[in-house]
Amino acid sequence: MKVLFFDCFSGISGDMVLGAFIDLGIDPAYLYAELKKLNLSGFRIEAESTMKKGISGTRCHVVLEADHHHHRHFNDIKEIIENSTLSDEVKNTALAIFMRVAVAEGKVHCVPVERVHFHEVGALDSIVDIVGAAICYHALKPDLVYGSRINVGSGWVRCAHGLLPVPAPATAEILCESNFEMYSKAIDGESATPTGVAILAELATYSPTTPSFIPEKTGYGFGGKDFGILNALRIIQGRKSESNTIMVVETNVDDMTGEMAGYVLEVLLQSGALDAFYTPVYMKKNRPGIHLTVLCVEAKLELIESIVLKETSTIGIRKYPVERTCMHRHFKKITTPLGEVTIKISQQGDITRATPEYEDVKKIARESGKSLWEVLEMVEKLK
Ligand SMILES: O=C([S-])c1cc(C(=O)S)c[n+]([C@@H]2O[C@H](COP(=O)(O)O)[C@@H](O)[C@H]2O)c1
Ligand code: NI
Repeated sequence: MKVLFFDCFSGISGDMVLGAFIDLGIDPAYLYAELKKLNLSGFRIEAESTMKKGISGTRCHVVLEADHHHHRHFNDIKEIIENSTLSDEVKNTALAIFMRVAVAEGKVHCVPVERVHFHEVGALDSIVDIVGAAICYHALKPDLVYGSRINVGSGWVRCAHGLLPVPAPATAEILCESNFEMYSKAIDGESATPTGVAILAELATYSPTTPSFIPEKTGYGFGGKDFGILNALRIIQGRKSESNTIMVVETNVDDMTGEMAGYVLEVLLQSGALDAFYTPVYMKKNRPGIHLTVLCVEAKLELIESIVLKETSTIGIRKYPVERTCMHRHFKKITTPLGEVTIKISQQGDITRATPEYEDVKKIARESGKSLWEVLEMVEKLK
């Protein structure tokens, strides 16, 4: 499993996130090409490999080419993202990050979320940082993302509202809605910004201690300010073998429509549940109901629970860890006269099983007009 660990020893901001992802290997040209799908002009990305405090890393900034002091409202930003040609997963992640900032700003300034405006540096800067972070995250496709405690800095910061205490009110609100721990050490000034903290809270699970995984490479994204200590976000990428302990999340409901039930399973599976299924049950007062079971890795538990509470009619959840035994799996491709088929090979001790991937077989059956049986028989002879 691919793991990312956001190490926020000198805080986190939007440009530090982009710098760290680029330092980790994301091609800035790819990032820029993806950002162009927003159909916005007037910006470019400058990513420079450089040294700070004797450490090599990347300083990335979004350069606004014209005077872009737009006061865009949250709804305008939503429209820009929704109307773009970015993938749905990037759009959803970016919108979720923006929502965290908008909810916090709305709370601080006492305005409804849709009327929140992003006036600092113009909204373009925030759009590029947030959408850019979502693009990099989905390009790396991590299985697990952890974040450390956040060094937020201390003192005061000057922004459009005048002098604000550190952490800035919006940053503090975003932190209140997450379970990340903040602290302040060796920094006089603002080291964690609303954008940076919102990205972290959306992408990562808080890990109070350094998580256990095998590190493989590091990316340093430098901040623009000089605090006297290394001002960087470090992302450590590594791997972890799949845990044999997974979580089971369950609930019973008797007051959901069939349409809602179908939708919930879709959302759960798209959000990374290992499996999600229903069992018909009879509940109190002989009401026919459904027993929902979701299987997920522990790092996804918080997300899965929030989806079950948000999308079903339940008001409670049961959860427990279970041990599982998985056969070792690998894949090979075979070429048949009708097209390529992926074969999954599962092994455990002296047991070996080779099974063709259903989607490949289905595609060949659809395209050739043969029955699924005929295609399976053909693959069986070749695998
Ligand atoms: O733009 C607004 S409304 C704004 C609000 C706040 C509050 O805490 S309220 C703070 N700031 C400061 O703006 C800069 C830029 O932040 P980004 O997250 O956009 O990089 C930073 O100093 C914030 O604390 C702006
Ligand atoms: Ni504000």
